[in-house]
Amino acid sequence: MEQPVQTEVWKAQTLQELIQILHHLFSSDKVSIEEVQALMESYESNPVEWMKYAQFDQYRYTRNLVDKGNGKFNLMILCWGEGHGSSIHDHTDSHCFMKILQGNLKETLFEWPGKKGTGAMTKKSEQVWGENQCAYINDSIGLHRVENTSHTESAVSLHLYSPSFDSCNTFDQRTGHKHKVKMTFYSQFGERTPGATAVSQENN
Ligand SMILES: N[C@@H](CS(=O)O)C(=O)O
Ligand SMILES: [Fe+2]
Repeated sequence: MEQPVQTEVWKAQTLQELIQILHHLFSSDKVSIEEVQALMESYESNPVEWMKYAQFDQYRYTRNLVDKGNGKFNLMILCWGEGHGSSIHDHTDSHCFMKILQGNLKETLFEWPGKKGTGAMTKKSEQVWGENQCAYINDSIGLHRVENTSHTESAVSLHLYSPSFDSCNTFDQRTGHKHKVKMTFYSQFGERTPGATAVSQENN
């Protein structure tokens, strides 16, 4: 018989503490998805702690690097202005956790298109995630698009990717055709990335 995996119940009091515990969990060779998700949910968003990473752009959502996870993961804060959203995309065979720090984000799941990639893509489900909730996706679950549908409120989310990656595929909803895009950071550790303006290949 298989032994149930023992996981600890963590409560991260601050963003710093969350990062510390993440380092601890990812230093092991067996990482539990449920444990990481529960830990990320346990952190009660405090804007004072993440403000310096929350750098918005007028036209598109931004990706702001917070921590490189000792080479095991990337932790970043994404800032979504009113109406901003991502293209339908995959996650390059990584685990993806998305915790809401402020506002609401709508996540729409899609099935992978067939090999030929012809025809409209099939929508599987949609869900609105609210403050402090943590969603999880990987390529075997499917593809997704994330949107801040509000016309009055911005949104901020904390994403953990393991292993880290710097390109993904985006998909055309009508044709299913895919397109590889490079992903960049608008800021790193609170400082604007030099020369990272007006990147044409963005996931939005
Ligand atoms: N995976 C996307 C954000 S989201 O739409 O899940 C990114 O890293 O830019
Ligand atoms: Fe995503």
